[in-house]
Amino acid sequence: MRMRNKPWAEEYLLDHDAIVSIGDERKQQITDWFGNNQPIHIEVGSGMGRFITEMAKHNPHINYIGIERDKNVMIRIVEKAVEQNIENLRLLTLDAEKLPEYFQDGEVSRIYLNFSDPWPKTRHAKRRLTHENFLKLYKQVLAEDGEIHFKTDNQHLFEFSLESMSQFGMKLKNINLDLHTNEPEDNIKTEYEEKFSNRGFRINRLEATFK
Ligand SMILES: C[S@@+](CC[C@H](N)C(=O)[O-])C[C@H]1O[C@@H](n2cnc3c(N)ncnc32)[C@H](O)[C@@H]1O
Repeated sequence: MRMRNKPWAEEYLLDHDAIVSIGDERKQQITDWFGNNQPIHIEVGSGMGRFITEMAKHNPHINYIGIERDKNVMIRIVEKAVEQNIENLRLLTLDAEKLPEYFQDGEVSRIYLNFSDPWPKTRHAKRRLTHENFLKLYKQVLAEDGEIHFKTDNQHLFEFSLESMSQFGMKLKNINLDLHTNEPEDNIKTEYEEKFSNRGFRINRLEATFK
């Protein structure tokens, strides 16, 4: 997702530092950031933030952290979080490569990957968020029984991810090749999900664990 560069983006995010952190290293305990020790679910690549904001509103017993590396995009999530005053949502401007610098080992209970950039060229495969280099990082920050939930309209990325995850020794479950036929009631459509589903693309989904 490309957004026009907003020179005031960093200033805006710093003005909302109670809910959004723009540092690479964490400055406080996550329990202090939320004021409680509820389970932590994160979304990597939150884009405009509909998914993470709606999940947080529907599940107040979970603490959600939306991770988005683009500050210009992050502004849109912060706006939603502020307008709707969502208490169990925090935001992090961070590249997924740096997850272990921010989270402690085993601290996260679930990772959502929604409509991750497909990076179709083979020479860019390492940038795909389901490449084994990223799986290693997820394994480090996820609890032993933690789960990854992944959705994409992109057939090639889905096939790549099935291979990458199974070669990594992950267990895959609830694989769905057409999520919107008999769509589960609790499915929250991301902005990309709605756009590509409306264009007739099938939506793929899977859940994966490292144990
Ligand atoms: C195609 S968009 C999908 C956005 C949203 N999840 C949705 O489904 O509507 C992918 C988003 O992931 C972000 N992203 C890509 N690679 C990332 C990385 N390594 N770390 C953090 N965010 C990343 C991009 O900036 C972009 O906003």
